[in-house]
Amino acid sequence: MDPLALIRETTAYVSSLSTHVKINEQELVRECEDFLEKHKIKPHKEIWADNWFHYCDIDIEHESSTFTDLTAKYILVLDTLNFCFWPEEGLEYEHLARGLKNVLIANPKAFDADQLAKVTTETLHNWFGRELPNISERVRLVREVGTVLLAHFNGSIKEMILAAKNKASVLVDLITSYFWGFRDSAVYRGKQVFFYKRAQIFVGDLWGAYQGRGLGKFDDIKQLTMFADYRVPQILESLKVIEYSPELKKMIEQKQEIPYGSEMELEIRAVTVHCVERMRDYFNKHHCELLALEIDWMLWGRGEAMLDKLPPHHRTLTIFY
Ligand SMILES: Nc1nc2c(c(CN[C@H]3C=C[C@H](O)[C@@H]3O)cn2[C@@H]2O[C@H](COP(=O)(O)O)[C@@H](O)[C@H]2O)c(=O)[nH]1
Repeated sequence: MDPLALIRETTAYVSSLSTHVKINEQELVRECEDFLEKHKIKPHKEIWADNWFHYCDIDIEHESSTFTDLTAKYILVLDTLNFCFWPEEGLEYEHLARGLKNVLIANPKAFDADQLAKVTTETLHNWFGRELPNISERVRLVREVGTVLLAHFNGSIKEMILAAKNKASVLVDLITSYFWGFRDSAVYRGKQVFFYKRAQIFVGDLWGAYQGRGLGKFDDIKQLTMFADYRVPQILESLKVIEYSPELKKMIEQKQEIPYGSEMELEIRAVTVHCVERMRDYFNKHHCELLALEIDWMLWGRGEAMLDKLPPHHRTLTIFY
């Protein structure tokens, strides 16, 4: 089974039936044309390691360095915890990324599988020096990763990555097969819909940190979709590329929680995935080769840069994004 094909197909299906969230075709074209204009003048390419808050010890000029696994260990812990910061006022992804970077610099063995298998609430508090929402789940998810790596991959994330044989679809399948906390799918009107956001962002971060080489080499990276979180729909809705029903818009503006697995939540996520697929197709048709993950990073970065100007994002209590 190809999980990436399932994500594209099932989110397109939800998008075709969606009532609370719609793509505005004219605004999508406007936004794409606007980007193409800017991209012609100044091509946009993000280098993952250029984000100061990321740990990355890859020397891209030396092939042996692209097979070292310390950065891969960092990314695995990062994307095991990369979800649902909004309940803690002021907590951002940057705090997570930077906190883990400092931990690894202080102790390169901190993210070894045997260490992950025995983290406690205290460990995580020491890692970040602050409260994390849903801390008990975060501890459980990190322990799960350490325990499973020890049980099935000799404690080595590098072994799991190499087992995927440079296929993103296979690595997403391995991650979601072995780490149950990454099984980000739901049921929409009786049909299973797949997002696999943290499994996909794990692959995307590997590809970014290793610049498509060594442990970050994936022959099918084009098949990765955007990462269905709460930031990208927020920026797309503010750009009018996607539109919310008046009922949904009111709930979000009032910061009412949108229940996990509700039609509203699934339509926000699925239409966002499908919308970025449509944007990617538009760019490629106009000779602008961009991956869905690169469009995702751009939109996410734009959202981060406008945080104080944007209307609220949707609030769903989850472990998946
Ligand atoms: N779709 C998408 N969602 C992303 C990211 C990232 C990290 N991006 C860095 C990695 C590579 C690039 O270089 C980026 O710099 C975090 N998130 C999600 O956002 C939410 C946190 O938001 P806030 O509360 O504002 O910190 C939370 O759900 C988190 O999982 C992304 O790239 N795409």
